[in-house]
Amino acid sequence: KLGLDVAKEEDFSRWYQQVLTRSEMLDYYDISGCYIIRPWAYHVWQTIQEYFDVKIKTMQVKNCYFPMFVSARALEQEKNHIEGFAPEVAWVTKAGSSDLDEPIAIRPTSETVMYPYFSKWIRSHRDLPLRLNQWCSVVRWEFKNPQPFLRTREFLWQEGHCAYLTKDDADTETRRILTYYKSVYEHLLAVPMIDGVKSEKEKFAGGLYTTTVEGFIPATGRGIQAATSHNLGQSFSKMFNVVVEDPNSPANAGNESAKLNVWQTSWGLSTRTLGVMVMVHGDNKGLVMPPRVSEIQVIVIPTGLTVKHDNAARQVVYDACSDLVTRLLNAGIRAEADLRDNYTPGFKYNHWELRGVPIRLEIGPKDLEKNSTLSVRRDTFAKNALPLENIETTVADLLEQIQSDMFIKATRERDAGLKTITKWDDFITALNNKCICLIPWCNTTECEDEIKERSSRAELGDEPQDEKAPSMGAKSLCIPFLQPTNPPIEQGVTKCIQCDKHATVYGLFGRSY
Ligand SMILES: O=C1CCCN[C@@H]1CCCn1cnc2cc(F)c(Cl)cc2c1=O
Ligand SMILES: [Mg+2]
Repeated sequence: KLGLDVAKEEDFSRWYQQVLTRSEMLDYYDISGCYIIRPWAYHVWQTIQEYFDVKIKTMQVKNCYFPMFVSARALEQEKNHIEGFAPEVAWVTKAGSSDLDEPIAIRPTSETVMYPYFSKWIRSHRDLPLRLNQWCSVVRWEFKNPQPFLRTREFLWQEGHCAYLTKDDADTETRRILTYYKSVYEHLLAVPMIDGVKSEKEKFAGGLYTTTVEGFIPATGRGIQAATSHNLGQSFSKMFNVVVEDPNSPANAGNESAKLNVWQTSWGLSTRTLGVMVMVHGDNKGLVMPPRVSEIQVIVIPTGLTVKHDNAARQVVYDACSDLVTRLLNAGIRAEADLRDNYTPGFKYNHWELRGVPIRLEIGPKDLEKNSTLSVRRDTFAKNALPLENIETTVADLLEQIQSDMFIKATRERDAGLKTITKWDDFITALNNKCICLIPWCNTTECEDEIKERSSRAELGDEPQDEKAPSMGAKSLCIPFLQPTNPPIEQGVTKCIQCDKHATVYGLFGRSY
C-alpha cells in the first residue's frame, strides 16, 4: 500500500498503526498485545543499545543475563508491592502434556530473580559497588488496550540493578543514569524530555524514590513516562538480606562490626522509545527518522530518464548514482541507491518518504551536466541543488542540520503544549486544549487523587471527546527538577491549585499514556 490514507490530526491511533505497518517498522501478530519488530525499527533499537551501553560502561556497569523464569516462591518474596501486579504475571504451568509441579512465572522485571544472588554474592563491602545490567525482554499481561511499542505484553528493554555502600552513592548514580536516558531521547531521537521526581503515589512502591524523564505527544496532548531510574533505598536489601559489615562502624566488643543493608538502584528504558519517536516526528507522509538513528540516511534515486534516453544514457545515470553512494559510504554516511527499474521516480519518492529517510538525492542527465544533485529534506521537504564536489561534507552537514532542526521543532511543539497554570479553571481548559500543565501543588496524595477525579472528562459532563481516549483525569507526571520561577512558589503563601493548603512545588500534571 502506497502512503497513508488517514491524516495524523484526523484519527491519530489509526494514523499511528498505518505509519508503523506501512513503513515496515512493525507487524501485527496473532497474539493480542504482541508485535513483530521489523528491521527498520530494530535498527533504531540497536542504535539506542549501542549508545546507552557505551554510557553505562563509563560507570563500570557490567552486562549479564539472568533466567527469564521466576519461581513462585522467589516472585512472592516481596509480598507488598507484588499484589498490585499479580494480575499481569504470566505463568508457565505445563510442559508438553504434563503439568508442572510448581507454576513458573515469566519475568515481568527481574528484582526477585536477581536479588537472591546479590545476597549470595555480596558478602563484604569490598564486593561493592555491584553494577549489573541486562538487555532482555519482559512479559506483563496487561489488560488495558495494547498500543504498539507503548503498551505491549512482551517488550525489549534494559534493566540495570546496582548495589552501593551508601545512600549518597545510590543518589548520585540514580541521577547519572537519568541523564543518559535524557540524552538517548534528546541526542539520538531528537525528542525533548522533562526530568524530575515521581510523586509518592506514582513512584515505584518498592523503592525510596523514582526519577523519571517525561515526554509529551502534541498530537494527543498526553504525557508519557519515557524512562525511569529508582533509588530503591534499603527495602529490597532488607527483604533479600543483602548485607555487608559496615566498614565505618567501630568494631564493637568482639570482632563483629555493625551490619549494613546495601543501598540499591534500578533503572529501565524500553522499546517504548520507538513509539515516542514515531508519534512525535511522524507526519502525513509517514515516518520522519532522526538521522542519527536511521538505517538509511540518504537514498539516491535516478530521475529525468525518458523514452528518449537509450540504455547507454540510462547506464550513465545509474552509474552516477552508484558512485555517489560509494562516496557517501566511504564518508561514513549510510546511503543506498534505489535502482529498481520497475518503479517510477515518483513511486520511489513516496516509498522512502513513508519510511522517513532523512535525505533524498535525485540524479538525472541534467544534474550530471551541472555536476550536481537535487537534495530533498524529509523533515521540511526543502529542495536544494548541491554540487557533487565535496558532496560528502555537504551531506554530512545537512544531516546534522536536520537532526538539530528536528529537535528544535519538537521542543517548540512541546513548549506550545506546556502551560504554567495557577487557576483551576485554566487548568481544565488547558487539559482540554491538549496541554500538560505545571501547577502549584501541595504535593499530597489525597490532593493528587482529587485532581485526577475532578479533571476526568466524566466529571466535566459531555465535553467534546475529541479523541476516543477514555475519560481519563490528569495524573501527576513528575515534580520537575527545574522548577518554574515565573511566578515562583512562595512557601507559606502560594496556594495549591486544587485545595487550600499551601503549595510546596510545581507539579507537572496531564492526561497520559
Ligand atoms: O522500573 C524499573 C526499572 C527496571 C527494573 N524494575 C524497575 C521497577 C519495575 C516496577 N514493576 C513494574 N511492573 C511489574 C509487573 C509485575 F507483574 C510485577 Cl510482579 C512487578 C512489577 C514491577 O515491579
Ligand atoms: Mg505496568
